[in-house]
Amino acid sequence: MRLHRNLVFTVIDSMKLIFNEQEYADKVVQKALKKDARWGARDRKFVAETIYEMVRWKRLYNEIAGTKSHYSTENVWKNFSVYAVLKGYKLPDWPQFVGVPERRYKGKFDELQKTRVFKESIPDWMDELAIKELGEKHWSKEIEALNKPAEVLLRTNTLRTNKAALRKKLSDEGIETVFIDGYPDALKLVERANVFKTKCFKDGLFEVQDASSQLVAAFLDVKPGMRVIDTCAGAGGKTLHLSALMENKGQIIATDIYESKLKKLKIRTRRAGAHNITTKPIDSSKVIKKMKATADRVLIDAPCSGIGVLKRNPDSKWKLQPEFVENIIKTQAEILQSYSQLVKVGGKVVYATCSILPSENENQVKKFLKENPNFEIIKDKKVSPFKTGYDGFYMALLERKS
Ligand SMILES: C[S@@+](CC[C@H](N)C(=O)[O-])C[C@H]1O[C@@H](n2cnc3c(N)ncnc32)[C@H](O)[C@@H]1O
Repeated sequence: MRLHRNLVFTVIDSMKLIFNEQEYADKVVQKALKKDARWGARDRKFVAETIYEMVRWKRLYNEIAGTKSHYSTENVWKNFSVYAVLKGYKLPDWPQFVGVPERRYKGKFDELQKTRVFKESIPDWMDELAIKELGEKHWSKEIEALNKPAEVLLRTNTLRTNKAALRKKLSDEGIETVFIDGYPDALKLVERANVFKTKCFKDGLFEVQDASSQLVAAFLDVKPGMRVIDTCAGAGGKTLHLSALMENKGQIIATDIYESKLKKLKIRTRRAGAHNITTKPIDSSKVIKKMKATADRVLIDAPCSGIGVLKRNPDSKWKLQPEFVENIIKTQAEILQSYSQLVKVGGKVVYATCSILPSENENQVKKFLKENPNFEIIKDKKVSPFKTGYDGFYMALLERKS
């Protein structure tokens, strides 16, 4: 395997943006892929995968290369040389690779496999917290799965097409997909491709959405004609799914504290042909008060640590802080308490997170049920990255009895 100069330089520049300028890895990858229109599928694959791999394995590579951070260009090149050696690339005779100790890197890699924080490339605090919450055996399996690159999953927009027809149309555009058992609207890409460029995307025939995330809206047991409030709608991944499950009938009110996210949701709504969604920014406590006991169904897709989606966002390993997790647990409890009051008696609420930590999930629900005896739990589901190969999620379906 050969290394190509302009692709490698793009990776090096991208690493500096992620670690020096604190830009999000997914945004940096998108930007990097736009750099040269002549790049083919293999070039694009190399750029995207290498950036994600270097972010994912930062701590391991730092330890092998003896770099403490990515901040200097020299250190980024050292970490890249570790990546290239471990991946089996033949190092070209560029000045940046002079004196790379290939055998020492490989020896150090083997030695570090004995220590989980290096082997799995995670911060100490995250390892300690997850062991306390899940136990060492369970966490070891989950973090191993979370370090595998995410596959690209699509959700068929059943307002516009069906899964088989979409698969055929994508194939006509050169994109091969497969169905996956247990996920009624999902298509999995056989090979990574830029699906946003396709006519199918522009025509609103699908959304990119992980398989686990596709389980959440379905968990809420919505029916056409209902009044549904999606309280933490963000840019609307699950709102759009709710709209499709409701066959465009009834009413969905999508709220969030960030209006900018709801604006993105509006654009997606138009593309998807979803006509039953209205957006409402939460800019004062009145917004919530006014909607008390008015909904048949309420979705609380709560803000969370995102530890279940490290596959997709490996930079979270380095950006997330323990204080953030502590605070978000408090916010989740407040949100669950306040937004659950929007449901009518006899109505249902889903509380969901993309975390695998019990303190953000079942423990929140237990505490809520203790303090709110007028709610009962119908069912809950823990989606394990290790067992499914997809993102980690939690969802609980609650019913208001009185
Ligand atoms: C997990 S994300 C939602 C993802 C979204 N439902 C989707 O499927 O694409 C959580 C959302 O909660 C929003 N949020 C945070 N605090 C909130 C609050 N107090 N009330 C409502 N939304 C909040 C965040 O802005 C973020 O968009």
